[in-house]
Amino acid sequence: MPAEEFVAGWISGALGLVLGHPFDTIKVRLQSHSKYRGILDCAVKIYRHESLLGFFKGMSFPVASIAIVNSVLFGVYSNVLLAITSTTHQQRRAQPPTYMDVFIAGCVGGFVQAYCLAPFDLIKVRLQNQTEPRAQLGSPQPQYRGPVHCMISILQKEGPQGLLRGAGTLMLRDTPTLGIYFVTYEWWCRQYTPKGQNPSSTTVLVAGGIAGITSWVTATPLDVIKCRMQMDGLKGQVYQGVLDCMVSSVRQEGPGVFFRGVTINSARAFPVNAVTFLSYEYLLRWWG
Ligand SMILES: C[N+](C)(C)CCCC[C@H](N)C(=O)O
Repeated sequence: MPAEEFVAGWISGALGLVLGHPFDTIKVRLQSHSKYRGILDCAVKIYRHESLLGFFKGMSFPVASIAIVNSVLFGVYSNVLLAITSTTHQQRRAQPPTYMDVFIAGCVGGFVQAYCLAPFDLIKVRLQNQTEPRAQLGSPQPQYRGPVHCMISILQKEGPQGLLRGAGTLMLRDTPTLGIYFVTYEWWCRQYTPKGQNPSSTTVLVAGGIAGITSWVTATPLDVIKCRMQMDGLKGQVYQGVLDCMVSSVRQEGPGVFFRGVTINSARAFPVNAVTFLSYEYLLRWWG
């Protein structure tokens, strides 16, 4: 099993992640509360209340962990393609796989990575939703002191299965949308690259950015639900399941709720995935 794809996925995931984290914090806040008027209002409030550090809450953990998750995604994707088309990454430019093969490999990658991502994503969302400013003498203590403390508290209060809260919704969100992600990337690259050649850096950047936006736009409805399922359980259980969460969210806030955070998701997705794909492609070319 070729391992370079895993390493390239790890490094490129980490680079993309740091760049996108401030966008991600705003998104999680917008999706979880109704008290903000929009992206700008949310950003200004975070800055005033919590300083620049507020945007980077909960980042250290994802940098280490989600980078691993990205490595699982790209590694599984590439190895599934190898299994079904018998071509390595290097051979695929000359013998491109069909879009169906790409879609299947993306879905399998998405399915596997969802379960690796679930506990890390849960901890990230819980930490990002703590609105207290950084601990100062005399100020109220936030519930979780950091990722490890958050993990231990979840284990104690919600049991081991608590760490997988939202995992099913995450899997539903990521399986099809990561299929879409890789198909969009491949499609864009092929449109702008002469047959048999490697795509240029600009093509890779734009293809990665567009793939990120397309997959995030399609993933946003279930992203909102996932976020709510993850916050559930903190103060007693509110939702009976995914469907119940969907129905009660729509009843209370209208169908627009499914697109809460879509603009910020897209704004974040472009740079993150442009950098992720560019570094991934270049690392593999460099090693190959
Ligand atoms: C499938 N879905 C759109 C949910 C995720 C796509 C993940 C791509 C990248 N790691 C990122 O964080 O943007």
